[in-house]
Amino acid sequence: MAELASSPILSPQESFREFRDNGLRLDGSPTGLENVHDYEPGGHHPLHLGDVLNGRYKVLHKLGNGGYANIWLCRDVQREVAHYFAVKILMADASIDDCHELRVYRLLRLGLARCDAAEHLCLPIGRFDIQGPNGQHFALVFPVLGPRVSMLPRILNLEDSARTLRSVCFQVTKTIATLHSYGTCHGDLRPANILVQVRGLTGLLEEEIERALGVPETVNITRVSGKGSWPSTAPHYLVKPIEWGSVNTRDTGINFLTDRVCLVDFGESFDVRDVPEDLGVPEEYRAPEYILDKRVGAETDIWALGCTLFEIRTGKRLFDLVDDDPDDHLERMVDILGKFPEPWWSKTWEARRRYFREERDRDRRLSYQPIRNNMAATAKSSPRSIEEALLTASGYEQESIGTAVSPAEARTFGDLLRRIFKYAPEQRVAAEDLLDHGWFTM
Ligand SMILES: Nc1ncnc2c1ncn2[C@@H]1O[C@H](COP(=O)(O)OP(=O)(O)OP(=O)(O)O)[C@@H](O)[C@H]1O
Repeated sequence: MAELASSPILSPQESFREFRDNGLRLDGSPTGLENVHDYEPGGHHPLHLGDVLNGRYKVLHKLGNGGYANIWLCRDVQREVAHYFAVKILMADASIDDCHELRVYRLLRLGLARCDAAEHLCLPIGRFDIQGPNGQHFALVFPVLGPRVSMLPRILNLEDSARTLRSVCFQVTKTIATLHSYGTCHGDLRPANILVQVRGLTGLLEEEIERALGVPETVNITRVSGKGSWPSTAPHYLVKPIEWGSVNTRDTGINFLTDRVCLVDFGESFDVRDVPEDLGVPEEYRAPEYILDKRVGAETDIWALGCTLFEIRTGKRLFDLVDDDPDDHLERMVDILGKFPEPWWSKTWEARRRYFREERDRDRRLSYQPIRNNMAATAKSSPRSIEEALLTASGYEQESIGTAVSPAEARTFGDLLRRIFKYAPEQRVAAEDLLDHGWFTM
């Protein structure tokens, strides 16, 4: 393993695996699947359903795949009563001692597994290594979780989804408050890193699991040339991840999905006393002081929390960018939250004059006007306040299931979000101080 640890792994947002043709292709749609070209030395560990990992974890289904790992649903065959786990297997190139994935162990060392919010933190239960044809892989064992939080209104089909979504927002805020109280920031907070908790799997037979979660759908891999022996570096098929929207609860009578959530992916987490230079969170969730001054801290987590709460509640991103252009992002911020303070407005944001022009009115007061050029169509519909953004956002497919934000709620939620979206990081509210806000209990 020592030879693998020569250069530090990039964060998921930075990482870019070069496309290398390994002579294999998929015999079907690649949607939702890992890249077949990543089955080569340094890449994914090839495995098939039914394989037993580390003499203990029998692979039953796929839970998901990320930029540099696959996550498998496994049964622990060493236990008499069936227990199920999520086993995350990193690509061999990513399995190095200072990789981001292992930062989660700092949370364990801090004692977060025993804190009040522990049920909302997806922490590893075990770890082992796999030596395979593509190299040595880290495998981390986690509790099994369900779909992303954005699917909640659809899968739970509740009459009052709004109340559930507010409760989920409280769980997330409380968890961030706890992390911060331990001097730790998540660093990549966003709805994609919040999964729904699952219950009722323990003790079920494999056949019951299959009936409930669906028979794994596979897509065969073939050789482009059609001849030669099968490479040991690749499996014979890829497995589509579980479709949580179609889970069958009839046979077992168990509603596997709950209205509780769990934060995952602590690969970008950091100590507030030792902040990183770069922030791992995608552009839409980045705070202005990071974009303009490269400042990182607990406050950048709070900004991301605000974006996350807005998105969980409405199903829509507050700053929905066409591409990841930081200038377009800053423009959206000004549209919704108003003019930046100095020196950001006149000096730091160099492209500002391309987006906003300053004018003096009859009383010689300075005001600013947006210059709409290439983005004219989108910009016209851009909301002018947090309340307007809340009232006009309708990201969930079925508004009929009670996700719309009423004017009264927009006022209360708007008050909470305004405390978060302060441009000056030192004026931004702490997560702890949000917990008794009336919006959570509306
Ligand atoms: N414990 C879990 N239980 C169930 N599903 C999970 C679990 N952890 C991850 N997943 C699923 O796998 C997907 C990818 O996981 P994850 O984001 O951890 O991988 P990654 O390689 O670190 O991805 P990224 O490139 O986004 O950082 C998640 O979006 C989720 O759908």
